[in-house]
Amino acid sequence: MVPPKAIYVGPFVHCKTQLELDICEGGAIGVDETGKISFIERGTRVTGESAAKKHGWESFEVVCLRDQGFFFPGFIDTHIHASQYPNAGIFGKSTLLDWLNTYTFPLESSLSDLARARYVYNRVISRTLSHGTTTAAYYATIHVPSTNLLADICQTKGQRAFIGRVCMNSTMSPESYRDESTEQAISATRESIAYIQSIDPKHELVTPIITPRFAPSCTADCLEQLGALHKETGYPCQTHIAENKNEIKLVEKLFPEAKNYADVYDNVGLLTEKMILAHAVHLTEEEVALVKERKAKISHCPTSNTALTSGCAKVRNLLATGIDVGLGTDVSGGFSPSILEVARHAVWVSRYVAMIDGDDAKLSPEEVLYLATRGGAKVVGLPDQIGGFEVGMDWDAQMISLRTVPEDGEAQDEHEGPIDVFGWESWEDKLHKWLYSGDDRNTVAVWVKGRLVHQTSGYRP
Ligand SMILES: O=c1[nH]c(=O)c2nc[nH]c2[nH]1
Ligand SMILES: [Zn+2]
Repeated sequence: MVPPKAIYVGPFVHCKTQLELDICEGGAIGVDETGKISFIERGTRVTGESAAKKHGWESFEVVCLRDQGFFFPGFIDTHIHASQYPNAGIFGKSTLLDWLNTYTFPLESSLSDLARARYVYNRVISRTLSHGTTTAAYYATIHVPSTNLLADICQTKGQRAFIGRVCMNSTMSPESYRDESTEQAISATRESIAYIQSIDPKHELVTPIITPRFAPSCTADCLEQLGALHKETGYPCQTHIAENKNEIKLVEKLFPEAKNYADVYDNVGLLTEKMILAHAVHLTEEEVALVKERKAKISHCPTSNTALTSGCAKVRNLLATGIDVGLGTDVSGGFSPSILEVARHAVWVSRYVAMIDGDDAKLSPEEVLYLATRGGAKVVGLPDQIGGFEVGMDWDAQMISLRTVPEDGEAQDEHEGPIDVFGWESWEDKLHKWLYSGDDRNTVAVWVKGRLVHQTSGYRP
Protein backbone atom coordinates (compact mmCIF):
# COMPACT_ATOMS: atom_id res chain seq x y z
CA MET A 1 0.00 0.00 0.00
CA VAL A 2 1.55 3.33 -1.05
CA PRO A 3 1.10 6.02 1.61
CA PRO A 4 0.09 9.47 0.39
CA LYS A 5 2.56 12.32 0.29
CA ALA A 6 1.87 14.22 3.50
CA ILE A 7 2.92 17.24 5.52
CA TYR A 8 2.73 16.91 9.31
CA VAL A 9 2.19 20.27 10.96
CA GLY A 10 2.66 21.01 14.66
CA PRO A 11 5.22 20.82 17.44
CA PHE A 12 7.64 17.92 17.26
CA VAL A 13 10.13 16.50 19.70
CA HIS A 14 12.91 13.99 19.26
CA CYS A 15 16.26 13.19 20.86
CA LYS A 16 19.24 15.13 19.65
CA THR A 17 21.75 13.27 21.80
CA GLN A 18 21.59 10.90 24.75
CA LEU A 19 21.21 13.88 27.06
CA GLU A 20 19.32 16.42 25.03
CA LEU A 21 15.90 16.69 23.43
CA ASP A 22 15.25 18.75 20.34
CA ILE A 23 11.94 20.48 21.07
CA CYS A 24 10.49 22.33 18.09
CA GLU A 25 7.40 24.26 19.14
CA GLY A 26 6.03 24.50 15.63
CA GLY A 27 6.97 23.24 12.23
CA ALA A 28 6.16 21.08 9.24
CA ILE A 29 7.64 17.73 8.25
CA GLY A 30 7.17 16.64 4.64
CA VAL A 31 6.97 12.88 4.04
CA ASP A 32 7.15 11.50 0.50
CA GLU A 33 5.32 8.52 -1.06
CA THR A 34 8.08 6.16 0.07
CA GLY A 35 7.46 7.14 3.70
CA LYS A 36 10.72 9.06 4.02
CA ILE A 37 11.14 12.51 5.50
CA SER A 38 11.77 14.85 2.59
CA PHE A 39 11.99 18.18 4.43
CA ILE A 40 11.72 19.72 7.87
CA GLU A 41 10.64 23.32 8.33
CA ARG A 42 10.80 24.97 11.74
CA GLY A 43 8.73 27.87 13.10
CA THR A 44 5.38 28.37 14.75
CA ARG A 45 4.11 30.29 11.70
CA VAL A 46 4.90 27.52 9.21
CA THR A 47 1.81 26.02 7.58
CA GLY A 48 1.37 23.00 5.32
CA GLU A 49 0.79 25.32 2.38
CA SER A 50 3.81 27.54 3.04
CA ALA A 51 6.08 24.51 3.42
CA ALA A 52 4.66 22.88 0.27
CA LYS A 53 5.20 26.04 -1.74
CA LYS A 54 8.80 26.31 -0.59
CA HIS A 55 9.49 22.70 -1.64
CA GLY A 56 7.44 22.76 -4.84
CA TRP A 57 4.96 20.15 -3.64
CA GLU A 58 1.61 20.20 -5.43
CA SER A 59 -0.47 17.30 -4.25
CA PHE A 60 -0.28 16.22 -0.63
CA GLU A 61 -2.29 15.70 2.54
CA VAL A 62 -1.89 17.96 5.54
CA VAL A 63 -2.03 16.35 8.97
CA CYS A 64 -2.33 18.97 11.68
CA LEU A 65 -2.04 18.44 15.39
CA ARG A 66 -5.40 19.81 16.35
CA ASP A 67 -4.90 19.67 20.10
CA GLN A 68 -1.95 20.55 22.21
CA GLY A 69 0.63 17.86 21.83
CA PHE A 70 3.52 16.90 19.63
CA PHE A 71 4.85 14.40 17.14
CA PHE A 72 7.41 12.00 18.61
CA PRO A 73 9.40 9.17 16.97
CA GLY A 74 7.84 5.72 17.21
CA PHE A 75 9.12 3.53 20.03
CA ILE A 76 11.44 0.60 19.41
CA ASP A 77 10.85 -2.50 21.52
CA THR A 78 14.16 -4.34 21.32
CA HIS A 79 12.94 -7.46 23.16
CA ILE A 80 9.42 -8.88 23.26
CA HIS A 81 7.98 -12.40 23.22
CA ALA A 82 4.85 -12.06 21.06
CA SER A 83 3.85 -15.60 22.00
CA GLN A 84 3.78 -14.80 25.73
CA TYR A 85 1.39 -11.86 25.48
CA PRO A 86 -1.63 -13.68 27.03
CA ASN A 87 0.48 -14.13 30.19
CA ALA A 88 1.26 -10.41 30.61
CA GLY A 89 0.74 -9.77 34.33
CA ILE A 90 0.71 -13.45 35.26
CA PHE A 91 3.89 -14.46 37.07
CA GLY A 92 3.05 -14.81 40.77
CA LYS A 93 6.21 -14.91 42.87
CA SER A 94 8.21 -16.94 40.36
CA THR A 95 11.79 -16.37 39.26
CA LEU A 96 13.22 -17.07 35.83
CA LEU A 97 13.78 -20.84 35.77
CA ASP A 98 10.54 -21.85 37.51
CA TRP A 99 8.62 -19.12 35.62
CA LEU A 100 9.72 -20.69 32.33
CA ASN A 101 8.44 -24.13 33.33
CA THR A 102 5.29 -23.01 35.11
CA TYR A 103 3.96 -20.25 32.90
CA THR A 104 5.93 -19.84 29.73
CA PHE A 105 6.66 -23.15 28.05
CA PRO A 106 3.03 -24.39 28.34
CA LEU A 107 1.69 -21.20 26.71
CA GLU A 108 4.30 -21.10 23.95
CA SER A 109 3.74 -24.78 23.25
CA SER A 110 0.01 -24.17 22.74
CA LEU A 111 0.78 -21.80 19.86
CA SER A 112 1.38 -24.79 17.60
CA ASP A 113 -2.34 -24.29 17.03
CA LEU A 114 -2.43 -21.73 14.21
CA ALA A 115 -5.87 -20.40 15.10
CA ARG A 116 -4.67 -19.69 18.61
CA ALA A 117 -1.44 -18.15 17.31
CA ARG A 118 -3.48 -15.88 15.01
CA TYR A 119 -5.66 -14.79 17.94
CA VAL A 120 -2.64 -13.93 20.11
CA TYR A 121 -0.48 -12.35 17.40
CA ASN A 122 -3.26 -10.16 16.02
CA ARG A 123 -3.82 -8.80 19.48
CA VAL A 124 -0.23 -8.22 20.54
CA ILE A 125 0.60 -6.35 17.34
CA SER A 126 -2.48 -4.14 17.60
CA ARG A 127 -1.76 -3.51 21.25
CA THR A 128 1.90 -2.59 20.81
CA LEU A 129 1.04 -0.32 17.87
CA SER A 130 -1.52 1.44 20.04
CA HIS A 131 1.26 2.15 22.55
CA GLY A 132 3.39 3.72 19.83
CA THR A 133 5.72 0.78 19.12
CA THR A 134 6.61 1.09 15.46
CA THR A 135 9.46 -1.48 15.50
CA ALA A 136 9.68 -4.66 17.56
CA ALA A 137 12.23 -7.48 17.87
CA TYR A 138 9.94 -10.44 18.43
CA TYR A 139 10.47 -13.96 19.72
CA ALA A 140 7.75 -16.28 18.40
CA THR A 141 7.88 -20.00 19.33
CA ILE A 142 9.62 -23.10 17.97
CA HIS A 143 6.80 -23.62 15.44
CA VAL A 144 7.56 -22.55 11.88
CA PRO A 145 3.96 -22.00 10.64
CA SER A 146 2.97 -19.77 13.53
CA THR A 147 6.30 -17.89 13.43
CA ASN A 148 5.66 -17.22 9.75
CA LEU A 149 2.13 -16.13 10.60
CA LEU A 150 3.58 -13.54 13.00
CA ALA A 151 5.58 -12.12 10.08
CA ASP A 152 2.44 -12.07 7.90
CA ILE A 153 0.42 -10.20 10.51
CA CYS A 154 3.18 -7.63 11.11
CA GLN A 155 3.24 -7.00 7.39
CA THR A 156 -0.53 -6.71 7.13
CA LYS A 157 -0.84 -4.39 10.10
CA GLY A 158 2.23 -2.40 9.05
CA GLN A 159 4.52 -2.87 12.05
CA ARG A 160 8.26 -3.04 11.35
CA ALA A 161 9.53 -6.21 12.96
CA PHE A 162 12.32 -8.69 13.44
CA ILE A 163 10.83 -12.16 13.64
CA GLY A 164 12.61 -14.94 15.50
CA ARG A 165 11.77 -18.63 15.41
CA VAL A 166 12.95 -19.76 18.83
CA CYS A 167 15.70 -22.42 18.85
CA MET A 168 15.80 -24.71 21.86
CA ASN A 169 17.03 -28.27 21.47
CA SER A 170 18.52 -29.13 24.86
CA THR A 171 16.90 -31.53 27.29
CA MET A 172 16.53 -28.67 29.74
CA SER A 173 13.32 -27.83 27.88
CA PRO A 174 10.29 -30.11 28.18
CA GLU A 175 10.11 -32.94 25.67
CA SER A 176 6.79 -31.67 24.41
CA TYR A 177 8.25 -28.25 23.64
CA ARG A 178 11.71 -28.41 22.16
CA ASP A 179 13.53 -28.96 18.89
CA GLU A 180 14.24 -32.63 18.27
CA SER A 181 17.87 -32.17 17.27
CA THR A 182 20.39 -29.62 16.07
CA GLU A 183 19.63 -30.57 12.46
CA GLN A 184 15.92 -30.02 12.96
CA ALA A 185 16.48 -26.69 14.81
CA ILE A 186 18.65 -25.40 11.98
CA SER A 187 16.40 -26.59 9.17
CA ALA A 188 13.32 -25.09 10.87
CA THR A 189 15.19 -21.81 11.29
CA ARG A 190 16.19 -21.85 7.63
CA GLU A 191 12.60 -22.59 6.66
CA SER A 192 11.31 -19.56 8.54
CA ILE A 193 14.08 -17.35 7.13
CA ALA A 194 13.18 -18.46 3.59
CA TYR A 195 9.50 -17.70 4.18
CA ILE A 196 10.20 -14.20 5.46
CA GLN A 197 12.52 -13.61 2.50
CA SER A 198 9.69 -14.69 0.21
CA ILE A 199 7.14 -12.25 1.64
CA ASP A 200 9.52 -9.30 2.03
CA PRO A 201 12.61 -9.85 -0.13
CA LYS A 202 14.12 -6.44 0.63
CA HIS A 203 13.09 -6.58 4.30
CA GLU A 204 11.24 -3.30 4.02
CA LEU A 205 9.16 -4.23 7.05
CA VAL A 206 9.92 -7.74 8.31
CA THR A 207 13.35 -9.31 8.78
CA PRO A 208 14.27 -12.73 10.17
CA ILE A 209 16.37 -12.80 13.32
CA ILE A 210 18.34 -15.85 14.46
CA THR A 211 17.08 -16.72 17.94
CA PRO A 212 18.81 -19.20 20.24
CA ARG A 213 16.52 -18.88 23.27
CA PHE A 214 19.43 -18.74 25.73
CA ALA A 215 22.54 -20.83 26.29
CA PRO A 216 20.90 -23.36 28.66
CA SER A 217 18.22 -24.27 26.14
CA CYS A 218 20.65 -25.02 23.29
CA THR A 219 23.36 -27.65 22.91
CA ALA A 220 26.89 -26.43 22.12
CA ASP A 221 26.53 -27.96 18.71
CA CYS A 222 23.28 -26.09 18.01
CA LEU A 223 24.82 -22.77 19.12
CA GLU A 224 27.78 -23.44 16.87
CA GLN A 225 25.57 -24.04 13.85
CA LEU A 226 23.51 -20.94 14.59
CA GLY A 227 26.77 -18.98 14.70
CA ALA A 228 27.63 -20.41 11.29
CA LEU A 229 24.17 -19.52 9.99
CA HIS A 230 24.63 -15.96 11.25
CA LYS A 231 27.93 -15.74 9.39
CA GLU A 232 26.45 -17.24 6.24
CA THR A 233 23.30 -15.12 6.06
CA GLY A 234 24.31 -11.91 7.83
CA TYR A 235 20.93 -11.86 9.59
CA PRO A 236 20.82 -10.39 13.09
CA CYS A 237 20.62 -12.52 16.25
CA GLN A 238 18.93 -12.21 19.62
CA THR A 239 19.18 -14.12 22.88
CA HIS A 240 19.18 -13.70 26.67
CA ILE A 241 22.22 -13.23 28.90
CA ALA A 242 22.98 -12.97 32.62
CA GLU A 243 19.41 -12.35 33.69
CA ASN A 244 19.32 -14.41 36.87
CA LYS A 245 21.96 -15.80 39.24
CA ASN A 246 20.73 -19.42 39.06
CA GLU A 247 20.70 -19.20 35.28
CA ILE A 248 24.36 -18.13 35.38
CA LYS A 249 25.24 -21.10 37.62
CA LEU A 250 23.47 -23.38 35.16
CA VAL A 251 25.49 -21.95 32.27
CA GLU A 252 28.72 -22.54 34.24
CA LYS A 253 27.68 -26.17 34.73
CA LEU A 254 26.57 -26.74 31.13
CA PHE A 255 29.51 -24.97 29.46
CA PRO A 256 32.47 -25.64 31.80
CA GLU A 257 35.03 -24.83 29.12
CA ALA A 258 33.71 -21.26 28.65
CA LYS A 259 35.33 -18.40 30.59
CA ASN A 260 31.93 -16.90 31.34
CA TYR A 261 28.38 -16.56 29.93
CA ALA A 262 29.30 -14.03 27.21
CA ASP A 263 32.15 -16.29 26.18
CA VAL A 264 29.65 -19.10 25.40
CA TYR A 265 28.17 -16.92 22.64
CA ASP A 266 31.53 -15.50 21.60
CA ASN A 267 33.06 -18.95 21.13
CA VAL A 268 30.50 -19.79 18.45
CA GLY A 269 30.56 -16.49 16.58
CA LEU A 270 27.26 -15.19 17.91
CA LEU A 271 28.65 -12.23 19.85
CA THR A 272 28.78 -9.70 17.01
CA GLU A 273 27.52 -6.20 16.36
CA LYS A 274 24.28 -7.75 15.11
CA MET A 275 23.51 -9.54 18.38
CA ILE A 276 20.82 -8.20 20.74
CA LEU A 277 21.48 -9.45 24.28
CA ALA A 278 18.45 -9.14 26.56
CA HIS A 279 18.88 -8.28 30.26
CA ALA A 280 22.64 -8.27 31.00
CA VAL A 281 21.79 -7.71 34.67
CA HIS A 282 24.72 -9.63 36.17
CA LEU A 283 27.50 -9.27 33.58
CA THR A 284 31.00 -9.17 35.08
CA GLU A 285 33.42 -6.39 34.17
CA GLU A 286 35.23 -8.83 31.92
CA GLU A 287 32.00 -9.64 30.10
CA VAL A 288 31.06 -5.97 29.72
CA ALA A 289 34.46 -5.37 28.14
CA LEU A 290 33.93 -8.29 25.74
CA VAL A 291 30.42 -7.11 24.77
CA LYS A 292 31.83 -3.67 24.09
CA GLU A 293 34.73 -5.07 22.07
CA ARG A 294 32.39 -7.14 19.91
CA LYS A 295 29.96 -4.17 19.57
CA ALA A 296 27.06 -6.41 20.64
CA LYS A 297 23.91 -4.58 21.76
CA ILE A 298 21.94 -4.75 25.00
CA SER A 299 18.19 -4.66 25.53
CA HIS A 300 17.42 -3.34 29.01
CA CYS A 301 14.18 -4.81 30.38
CA PRO A 302 13.51 -3.17 33.76
CA THR A 303 9.86 -4.19 34.22
CA SER A 304 10.75 -7.84 33.63
CA ASN A 305 13.82 -7.69 35.86
CA THR A 306 11.72 -6.37 38.72
CA ALA A 307 8.74 -8.69 38.13
CA LEU A 308 10.92 -11.83 38.09
CA THR A 309 13.19 -10.40 40.83
CA SER A 310 16.16 -10.87 38.54
CA GLY A 311 18.03 -7.77 39.64
CA CYS A 312 18.82 -4.19 38.65
CA ALA A 313 20.91 -3.74 35.50
CA LYS A 314 23.58 -1.06 35.85
CA VAL A 315 22.69 0.84 32.72
CA ARG A 316 24.87 3.85 33.51
CA ASN A 317 27.94 1.56 33.50
CA LEU A 318 26.92 0.00 30.20
CA LEU A 319 26.39 3.40 28.59
CA ALA A 320 29.61 4.79 30.04
CA THR A 321 31.47 1.84 28.53
CA GLY A 322 30.07 2.84 25.15
CA ILE A 323 27.71 -0.11 24.66
CA ASP A 324 24.52 0.58 22.66
CA VAL A 325 21.47 0.04 24.85
CA GLY A 326 17.76 0.00 23.98
CA LEU A 327 14.63 -0.85 25.93
CA GLY A 328 12.58 -4.05 25.87
CA THR A 329 9.18 -4.82 27.31
CA ASP A 330 10.17 -8.51 27.54
CA VAL A 331 6.50 -9.42 27.60
CA SER A 332 5.61 -11.53 29.55
CA GLY A 333 8.49 -11.50 31.98
CA GLY A 334 7.55 -7.83 31.70
CA PHE A 335 3.90 -7.20 32.44
CA SER A 336 3.31 -4.28 30.09
CA PRO A 337 3.41 -3.98 26.28
CA SER A 338 4.19 -0.25 26.61
CA ILE A 339 7.70 1.08 26.00
CA LEU A 340 6.64 4.33 27.70
CA GLU A 341 6.01 2.30 30.86
CA VAL A 342 9.35 0.53 30.43
CA ALA A 343 11.12 3.89 30.02
CA ARG A 344 9.56 5.06 33.30
CA HIS A 345 10.72 1.87 35.02
CA ALA A 346 14.21 2.36 33.57
CA VAL A 347 14.27 5.60 35.55
CA TRP A 348 13.06 3.83 38.73
CA VAL A 349 15.55 0.96 38.45
CA SER A 350 18.39 3.42 37.91
CA ARG A 351 17.32 5.11 41.15
CA TYR A 352 17.46 1.82 43.05
CA VAL A 353 20.98 1.38 41.71
CA ALA A 354 21.75 4.98 42.75
CA MET A 355 20.62 4.25 46.32
CA ILE A 356 23.58 1.87 46.55
CA ASP A 357 26.11 3.11 43.98
CA GLY A 358 25.50 6.86 44.13
CA ASP A 359 23.64 9.51 42.16
CA ASP A 360 25.65 9.10 38.98
CA ALA A 361 23.65 5.93 38.29
CA LYS A 362 20.41 7.89 37.83
CA LEU A 363 18.99 8.02 34.31
CA SER A 364 17.13 11.16 33.32
CA PRO A 365 13.81 11.34 31.43
CA GLU A 366 15.74 12.54 28.38
CA GLU A 367 18.06 9.55 28.58
CA VAL A 368 15.32 6.95 28.81
CA LEU A 369 13.42 8.57 25.93
CA TYR A 370 16.69 8.33 23.98
CA LEU A 371 16.95 4.61 24.85
CA ALA A 372 13.33 4.14 23.71
CA THR A 373 14.02 5.68 20.29
CA ARG A 374 17.56 6.40 19.02
CA GLY A 375 19.12 3.84 21.37
CA GLY A 376 16.69 1.18 20.19
CA ALA A 377 17.40 2.10 16.57
CA LYS A 378 21.11 1.40 17.13
CA VAL A 379 20.28 -1.88 18.85
CA VAL A 380 18.23 -3.14 15.87
CA GLY A 381 20.83 -1.85 13.40
CA LEU A 382 18.76 0.97 11.86
CA PRO A 383 20.24 4.16 13.37
CA ASP A 384 20.03 6.09 10.10
CA GLN A 385 16.48 5.04 9.33
CA ILE A 386 14.39 5.25 12.50
CA GLY A 387 14.39 6.72 16.01
CA GLY A 388 14.49 10.41 15.10
CA PHE A 389 13.24 13.05 12.71
CA GLU A 390 15.91 13.80 10.10
CA VAL A 391 15.66 14.28 6.36
CA GLY A 392 16.07 10.85 4.74
CA MET A 393 14.75 8.91 7.75
CA ASP A 394 11.48 6.99 7.69
CA TRP A 395 8.34 8.59 9.10
CA ASP A 396 7.88 6.16 12.02
CA ALA A 397 6.06 8.46 14.36
CA GLN A 398 3.38 8.88 16.97
CA MET A 399 1.07 11.82 17.56
CA ILE A 400 0.86 12.58 21.27
CA SER A 401 -2.12 14.55 22.51
CA LEU A 402 -1.74 16.50 25.76
CA ARG A 403 -4.73 18.74 26.20
CA THR A 404 -4.77 21.58 28.67
CA VAL A 405 -7.40 21.28 31.38
CA PRO A 406 -10.23 23.72 30.56
CA GLU A 407 -10.86 26.66 32.86
CA ASP A 408 -13.76 25.01 34.66
CA GLY A 409 -11.43 22.10 35.38
CA GLU A 410 -14.11 19.68 34.27
CA ALA A 411 -14.65 18.80 30.64
CA GLN A 412 -13.19 15.43 29.74
CA ASP A 413 -13.71 13.28 26.74
CA GLU A 414 -12.34 9.97 25.61
CA HIS A 415 -9.11 11.48 24.29
CA GLU A 416 -8.09 13.44 27.35
CA GLY A 417 -5.84 10.77 28.75
CA PRO A 418 -4.51 10.58 32.29
CA ILE A 419 -2.36 13.74 32.34
CA ASP A 420 -3.55 17.11 33.58
CA VAL A 421 -1.71 19.90 31.80
CA PHE A 422 -2.53 23.36 33.17
CA GLY A 423 -0.92 25.42 30.46
CA TRP A 424 1.86 27.07 32.44
CA GLU A 425 4.26 24.12 32.23
CA SER A 426 7.42 24.39 30.17
CA TRP A 427 7.88 21.97 27.28
CA GLU A 428 10.37 20.00 29.38
CA ASP A 429 7.82 19.74 32.19
CA LYS A 430 5.12 18.54 29.79
CA LEU A 431 7.44 15.84 28.44
CA HIS A 432 8.29 14.71 31.94
CA LYS A 433 4.59 14.55 32.80
CA TRP A 434 4.00 12.41 29.71
CA LEU A 435 6.88 10.08 30.62
CA TYR A 436 5.77 9.61 34.22
CA SER A 437 1.97 9.60 33.82
CA GLY A 438 1.11 9.12 30.15
CA ASP A 439 -0.31 6.05 28.50
CA ASP A 440 -1.85 4.90 25.24
CA ARG A 441 -4.74 7.36 25.60
CA ASN A 442 -2.23 10.05 24.73
CA THR A 443 -1.06 8.17 21.64
CA VAL A 444 -3.79 9.17 19.23
CA ALA A 445 -2.17 8.17 15.93
CA VAL A 446 0.82 6.11 14.81
CA TRP A 447 2.63 5.85 11.45
CA VAL A 448 5.22 3.40 10.11
CA LYS A 449 7.04 4.39 6.90
CA GLY A 450 4.38 7.04 6.37
CA ARG A 451 1.50 4.58 6.64
CA LEU A 452 -1.14 5.25 9.29
CA VAL A 453 -1.14 2.03 11.35
CA HIS A 454 -3.14 3.08 14.39
CA GLN A 455 -5.50 5.81 15.43
CA THR A 456 -7.58 6.20 18.54
CA SER A 457 -11.18 5.40 17.72
CA GLY A 458 -13.08 8.52 16.87
CA TYR A 459 -9.90 10.56 16.52
CA ARG A 460 -9.07 11.52 12.97
CA PRO A 461 -5.70 13.14 12.49
O1 LIG B 1 12.90 -13.05 30.25
C1 LIG B 1 13.03 -14.15 29.71
N1 LIG B 1 12.03 -14.67 28.96
C2 LIG B 1 12.13 -15.85 28.33
O2 LIG B 1 11.21 -16.28 27.66
C3 LIG B 1 13.36 -16.54 28.50
N2 LIG B 1 13.82 -17.70 28.03
C4 LIG B 1 15.05 -17.84 28.52
N3 LIG B 1 15.40 -16.80 29.28
C5 LIG B 1 14.36 -15.97 29.29
N4 LIG B 1 14.19 -14.80 29.88
ZN1 LIG C 1 12.91 -12.42 27.07
